[in-house]
Amino acid sequence: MNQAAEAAIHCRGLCHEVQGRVILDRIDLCTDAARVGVVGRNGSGKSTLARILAGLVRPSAGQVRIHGIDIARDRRAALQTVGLLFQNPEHQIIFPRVDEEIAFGLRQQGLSRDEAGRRASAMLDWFGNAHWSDAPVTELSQGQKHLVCMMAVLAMRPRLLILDEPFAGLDIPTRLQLARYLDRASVGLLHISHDPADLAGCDRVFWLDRGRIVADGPPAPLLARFTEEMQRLGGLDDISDLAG
Ligand SMILES: Nc1ncnc2c1ncn2[C@@H]1O[C@H](COP(=O)(O)OP(=O)(O)OP(=O)(O)O)[C@@H](O)[C@H]1O
Repeated sequence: MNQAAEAAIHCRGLCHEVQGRVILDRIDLCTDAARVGVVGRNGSGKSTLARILAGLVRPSAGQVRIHGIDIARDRRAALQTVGLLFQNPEHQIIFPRVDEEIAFGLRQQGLSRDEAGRRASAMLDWFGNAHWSDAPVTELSQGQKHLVCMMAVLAMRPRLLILDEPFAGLDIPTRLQLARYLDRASVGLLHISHDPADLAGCDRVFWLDRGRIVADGPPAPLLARFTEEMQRLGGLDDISDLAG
């Protein structure tokens, strides 16, 4: 369905401040791996990084290139290149009907109404859900809403799909099914999560802590170190960092 599945992320010296507070601090994240993970605890800056990489937020400094596209500068090319799946489908879904929701991103990419409608139908067919076409989104379960978001993003044929903990709160079969759909789509993935279990299948994982990349490498040793550190922190009584 897609071109070669690689993430092709080249992010150098990325900094982000909000009202004088540093949220991301000199992030270097460069990789051509197909499946990239970013692990970090609550408040470490994961969602901010996801939004910057997807071009939704302009960083205070630094450069982000995805497949050679300068994401902050070239919005039109960014829309063709990067997709983002949010944790909460309610933050993504705008339209009352499934087919309208899927066609929306395609219209944003400049497709005619007819062509967007055709591509939306093809995407529903590909997922075996043609019968959802005129279904009201409000009547879908949370897992089904996640699937609508996934279809809407994949219909845009991004080369990199950023997953900002989209499977949190879903039951195990639903998570496995959605993960299998992503495998079939053969798109480069950047999976962001606080849960090491989500990232075990990645080719390379970056550890984000208080806005900085503190380690990166193959998933098994890195996630083991992360888990050990999270358990150590969990054993402490200090929760002051949650007051952030
Ligand atoms: N628009 C904003 N204005 C002010 N502070 C912000 C803004 N966005 C994020 N932050 C702060 O930046 C820090 C990182 O937030 P972010 O949502 O990126 O972290 P996260 O790792 O995704 O957290 P979680 O796992 O809890 O969702 C937090 O302390 C948050 O309060």
